Amino acid sequence: MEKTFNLSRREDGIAVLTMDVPGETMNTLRSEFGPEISEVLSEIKADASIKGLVLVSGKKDSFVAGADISMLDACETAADAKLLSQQGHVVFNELESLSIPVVAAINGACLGGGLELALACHKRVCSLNPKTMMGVPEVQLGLLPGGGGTQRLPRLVGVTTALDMMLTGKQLRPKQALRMGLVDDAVPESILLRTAVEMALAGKRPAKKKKQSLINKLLEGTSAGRNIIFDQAGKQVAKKTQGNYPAPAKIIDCVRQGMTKGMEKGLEVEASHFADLVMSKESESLRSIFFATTEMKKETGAGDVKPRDINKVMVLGGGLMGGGIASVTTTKAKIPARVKDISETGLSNALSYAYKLLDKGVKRRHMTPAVRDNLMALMTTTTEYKGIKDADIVVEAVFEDLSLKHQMVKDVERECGEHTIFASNTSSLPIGQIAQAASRPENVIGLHYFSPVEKMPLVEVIAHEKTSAETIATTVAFAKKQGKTPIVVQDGAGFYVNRILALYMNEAAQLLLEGQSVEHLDKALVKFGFPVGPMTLLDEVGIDVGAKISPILESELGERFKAPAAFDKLLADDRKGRKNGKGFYVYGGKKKTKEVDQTVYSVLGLKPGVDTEAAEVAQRCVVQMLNEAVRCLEEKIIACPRDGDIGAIFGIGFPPFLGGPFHYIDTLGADNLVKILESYQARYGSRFEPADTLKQMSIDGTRFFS
Ligand SMILES: C[C@@H](O)CC(=O)SCCNC(=O)CCNC(=O)[C@H](O)C(C)(C)COP(=O)(O)OP(=O)(O)OC[C@H]1O[C@@H](n2cnc3c(N)ncnc32)[C@H](O)[C@@H]1OP(=O)(O)O
Repeated sequence: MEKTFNLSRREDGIAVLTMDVPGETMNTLRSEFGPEISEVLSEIKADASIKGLVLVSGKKDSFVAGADISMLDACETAADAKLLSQQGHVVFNELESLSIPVVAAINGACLGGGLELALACHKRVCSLNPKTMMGVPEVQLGLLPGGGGTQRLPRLVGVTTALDMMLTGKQLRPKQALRMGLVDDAVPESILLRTAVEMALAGKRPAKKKKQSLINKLLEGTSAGRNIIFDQAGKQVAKKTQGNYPAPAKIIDCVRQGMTKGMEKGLEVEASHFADLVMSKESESLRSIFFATTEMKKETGAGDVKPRDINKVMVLGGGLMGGGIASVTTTKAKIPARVKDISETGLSNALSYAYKLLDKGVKRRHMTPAVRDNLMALMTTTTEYKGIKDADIVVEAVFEDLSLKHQMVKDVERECGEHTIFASNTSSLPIGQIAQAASRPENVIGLHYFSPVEKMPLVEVIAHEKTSAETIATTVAFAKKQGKTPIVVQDGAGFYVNRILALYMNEAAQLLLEGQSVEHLDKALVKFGFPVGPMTLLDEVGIDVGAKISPILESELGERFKAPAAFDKLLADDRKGRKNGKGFYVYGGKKKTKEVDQTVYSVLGLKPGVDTEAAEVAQRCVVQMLNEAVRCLEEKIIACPRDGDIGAIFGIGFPPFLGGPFHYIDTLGADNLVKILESYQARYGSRFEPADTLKQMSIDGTRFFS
């Protein structure tokens, strides 16, 4: 069998151990490597000519991407998972105990178990390659660093920094890693190996201690101080996770126990907590998201049809969405974008949108001012159709007005090339209706972004019946270059995400009209696992936007989408939400915490205070979303449950620890969900009528995923 580890000896006495998992694009750690690694370490220990060891990756732009997540998926019991962690401890402890200096030369992704491997080396040097990132993202998989990271990291960079890394899963750039002492040097890739060898030849000198402030010395250097850190971290984690994610608290416990009872105890606790987490439902759901998104990275959205190159983009509309779209085009895809708006104000908005984001990067030392300015130069503006003849795609982000969009289709066909794609960012208008104005309908497609564009990872790519496969493939490729996760959905009012969101929001509105308070509603759904509650979301999206979409959905999809008429009173009272400082909450107030605008109740003629059980409130809203998601699958709006899960999680923050609507339905059981829906149907009416597929699944006892 081809080896993963290859040991080569240099004349200067330094041995180079290259890790290169055969047939894989990334190095990942697997238990099957254990015997091979032990054999290599024994060979090194037995060879007195070896004065030092440098560990490198044989992969281009990638060091080690962590433990093989599919290996974790294969664990059938907690004992299986605990053994994996313990095996890692044995190997890493043996590496760390070598009498010769061991230096990790890191180039590319060094994540999870990969960083834990590097931490077991005596020194670390990384390249300045933009692809070099270091971190322990296990928490994003519902796990914790199970290869000794909860013990070595705090001892290297300090408890506070280590907890921040482990609880957020953040990935550090080379200079960030150097500043915090995670690596001993960061050098150009061309001299990475040479620097590592020199480091090894210099011997096992202790790392330079980072300078610490007095307060930090007291906090980190005393058990009382560390307990303050742990207690604070515990409170922050409890608030952030609402108790829905077990991993963060276990991470804190591993560090606390290790720092108070010693590394051996810490490793023992780490292996035990790691095992529990691998077997947890939450981690299983989060790992399924990783596998789904990794699989989606390879999909073109149109089979084996090749996408056309996108070398120039035009964005119509310099507002909030247009500015965001132009910004991710230039800063992420690094493709020139020309923004057209009817007013200079719109154009300056687009430019300042991009500049603010880039300047934040400069302030955080992620980029230099020169890089910022070069990226800004990719964005140009115009109030006329000039300089766009060679645009490969035009993204329209103007008002939800069909006649206006028809005019733009005609303008683009007149002013641009025959191959130019017209992509509409419409959030509700059927693409087929927009394409009616086109003489080349095969070039018309929907490309629906979510706000804020630079943060929300999802885009919906909406093909109408005449959209060509090449247009789909090109648009999907373009979205991926912008750093987006695209799902291809079929044409229909509200497409997928806004359609399932609409019924969820309508149910929240019904609950409000029944006397639930705004804050109770929001707290209930945040407790369930959403990032924000429905009333906060309505304020953020815009009450007026919701009011505009609802009638379109009702006319196209039926009565169940009818929004409560009482909400018209909000618009009559000029309540649009955050955008005009008047909504369900008070804006611009002096208080730091958000306050409900109590006058909203009088506008709606309500007396709040019913505030029933939060779980019941959340369930009524969530089952509406689940039921409509199933209908979207039935109608082939979404191609598969996987896309439905990713769309809901990445588009509206459906709780990731539940895996998405379809994974959650499997967890609940279709029969149980049908019973809940039917009980609500009896109490609140036909809008809770279970989807046919659900009824059938409850009879057949089937699931969406095996
Ligand atoms: C011991 C404990 O501490 C437990 C752990 O270490 S848990 C694992 C922690 N590591 C991670 O969470 C990193 C997961 N990987 C990524 O984030 C990304 O893959 C990347 C940033 C490393 C690279 O991204 P990108 O350049 O976009 O490449 P792909 O995501 O497409 O990945 C390329 C192929 O590598 C496979 N892969 C990557 N990481 C892992 C992993 N940890 N386990 C298993 N497989 C992994 C990925 O599936 C792709 O495989 P394919 O055959 O090309 O489909």
